[in-house]
Amino acid sequence: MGGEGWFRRWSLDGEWEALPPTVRAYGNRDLLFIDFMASSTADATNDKLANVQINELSISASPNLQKNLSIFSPDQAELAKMLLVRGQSHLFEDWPDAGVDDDEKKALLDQVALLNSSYPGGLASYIKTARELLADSKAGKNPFDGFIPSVPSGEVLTFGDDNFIKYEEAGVRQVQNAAFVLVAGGLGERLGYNGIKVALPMETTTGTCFLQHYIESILCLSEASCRQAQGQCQRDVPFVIMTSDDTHARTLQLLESNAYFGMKSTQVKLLKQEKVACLADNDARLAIDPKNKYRIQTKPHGHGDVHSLLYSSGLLREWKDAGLRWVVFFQDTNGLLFKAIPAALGVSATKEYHVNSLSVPRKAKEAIGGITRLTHADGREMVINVEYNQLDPLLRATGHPDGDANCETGYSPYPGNINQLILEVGPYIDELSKTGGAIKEFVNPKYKDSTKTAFKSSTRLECMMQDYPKTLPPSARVGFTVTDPWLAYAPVKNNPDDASKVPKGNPYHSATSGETSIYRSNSMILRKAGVKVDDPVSQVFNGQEVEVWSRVVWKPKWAVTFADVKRKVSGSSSISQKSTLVVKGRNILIEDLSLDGTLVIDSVDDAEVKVGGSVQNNGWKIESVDKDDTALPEEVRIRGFKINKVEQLEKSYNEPGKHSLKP
Ligand SMILES: O=c1ccn([C@@H]2O[C@H](COP(=O)(O)OP(=O)(O)O[C@H]3OC[C@@H](O)[C@H](O)[C@H]3O)[C@@H](O)[C@H]2O)c(=O)[nH]1
Ligand SMILES: [Mg+2]
Repeated sequence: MGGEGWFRRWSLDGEWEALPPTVRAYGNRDLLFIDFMASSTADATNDKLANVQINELSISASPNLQKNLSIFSPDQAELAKMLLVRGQSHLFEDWPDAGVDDDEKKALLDQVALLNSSYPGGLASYIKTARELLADSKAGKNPFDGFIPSVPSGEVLTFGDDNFIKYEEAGVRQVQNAAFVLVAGGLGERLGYNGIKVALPMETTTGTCFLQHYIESILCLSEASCRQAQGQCQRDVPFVIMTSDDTHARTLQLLESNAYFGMKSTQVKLLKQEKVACLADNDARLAIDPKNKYRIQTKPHGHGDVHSLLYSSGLLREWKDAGLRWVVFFQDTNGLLFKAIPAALGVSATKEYHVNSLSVPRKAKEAIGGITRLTHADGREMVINVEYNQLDPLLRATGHPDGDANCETGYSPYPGNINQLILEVGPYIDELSKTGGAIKEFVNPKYKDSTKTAFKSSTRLECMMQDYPKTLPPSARVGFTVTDPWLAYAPVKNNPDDASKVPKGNPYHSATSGETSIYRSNSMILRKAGVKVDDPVSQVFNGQEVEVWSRVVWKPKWAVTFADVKRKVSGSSSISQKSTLVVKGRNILIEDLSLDGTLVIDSVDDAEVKVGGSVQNNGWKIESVDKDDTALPEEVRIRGFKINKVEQLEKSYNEPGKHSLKP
């Protein structure tokens, strides 16, 4: 920095930074900041300025804070000074004298203490990074500047072939060495549902919620893993849920009121992420809460927080010491994810991937990130997720005039990131020991106008869990695994109005598609196992045209891998399109069954039930509902249909031993 003008920031270590114009001089024992006119950098570093009584200065920059210092503990006073040094004097600007609102003033400092301790490097580091990122954003700097995108190659799986089965088996073996981590701190504003997303029914045939399905899948996979190891298992597979203030209490309540869905309560750990401070302007002045002038406004920091939480909680270290090898991350509403987890774990183990991200073929413009190889002129190279809002501009800027477009396969050439990551514990902990779990952040301010000087509303720094590989050395083994489009991804993110506007042929990512995709996937899997399942019919719910397949649902207890399904299905069976099949018990063997209607079958674990013959009844019907009918519960309205349970054959076998159902 040089030339004539106002120089606003100087620290004793000689670093230049931009600061707000209101403050004349402030500092502490380590840092001195001065506002002064100078004609060159040399003048600016004039020694005589160093003689200033630094401590006095910092406080005198804010007379209102000075008048209130006596109400604070020494720690609080230090934090307040730190804020002044970091250009945050506006926080104290309107303060009345001591004696008025003292509790509120202390509460602000308590909040500052929390914001400070929950961010790697503290608030000072947050403000510093924010200034840098805001300056880059204002200058229109492209985060991928100098990088050329190309299509990376990964392990492509085809459901049900020998390779898939081999990976599944290898993956199941690894489950006893894995920990599972669900990021569920997001409220899902886009969905327009008021509850927590993990409590939503994954499908309404049985009404099982996402969290129950996840927990049962983990338990069953870990049992299968133990069986493979001939019972040589000492531990319960750990399950961590990252929550936030928006979801924590309700997640805990859901677990407690359902006896943790069969898990030991000690096996489940909730880690709550804190929000981060909002930023009011390009100088990274912290935004005051519009509802309370003694609070800083906060917003979520993104799912990337999961890394620093796993690190700072000590869990990672504990897992490493216990000999665990893998951490499997997943998101809140994907009813299909466990169909691909065993095979993906198998890929991780076989290929010795430090990072393995699971992906599906991606339609251009689909709101999922694209896995991309980025190559820099200086030799740097990485395979990384490019988030969906960045892929199109990046492609256009690097010689692809059509931007984010489908290729001859009908899909984007860039595989779609589904944010299901498998990290190897050893390299993961090594990396986090260096970074403290801090993930590369970004800022996305909405500017008032093209001068980019003011924001429409406050912004904040954000980070994404899939950006973890960005700091890894080139030696890191980063790979990805692609599965069939119908197998592994059916998130519930979009409300009916937004979903109905999704380009034709692209997945809706709605409650409607989330549920119908589960029936499709289960039907396709039964087909691969030799069952004759009728073709689907096309129907429109909430303005979305979807394929309606037979409603086939099974509990993880019945099958967690394709090998399980194949073992339990034999002979020649058929299921008509209008049918519903619900399989709940462990040893239910489907043999020469002809189903045209609804069959619900359950059994105790040590019973074996052969199910065959012909089942015919009026069954359960999918019926449209009006999404605006407020008499219906929200979780029904967001799907646009309900299940009318007209008639069924329901059988439960509660005695051990062999049974058979042959109507
Ligand atoms: O602060 C947060 C934000 C989000 N989350 C959780 O992170 C998960 C993903 O959040 P969102 O659904 O908002 O994610 P997005 O749809 O924006 O994109 C994400 O999923 C699709 C992928 O292809 C994208 O690359 C990924 O970023 C959810 O489980 C959510 O609960 C947090 O735990 N904390
Ligand atoms: Mg999001």
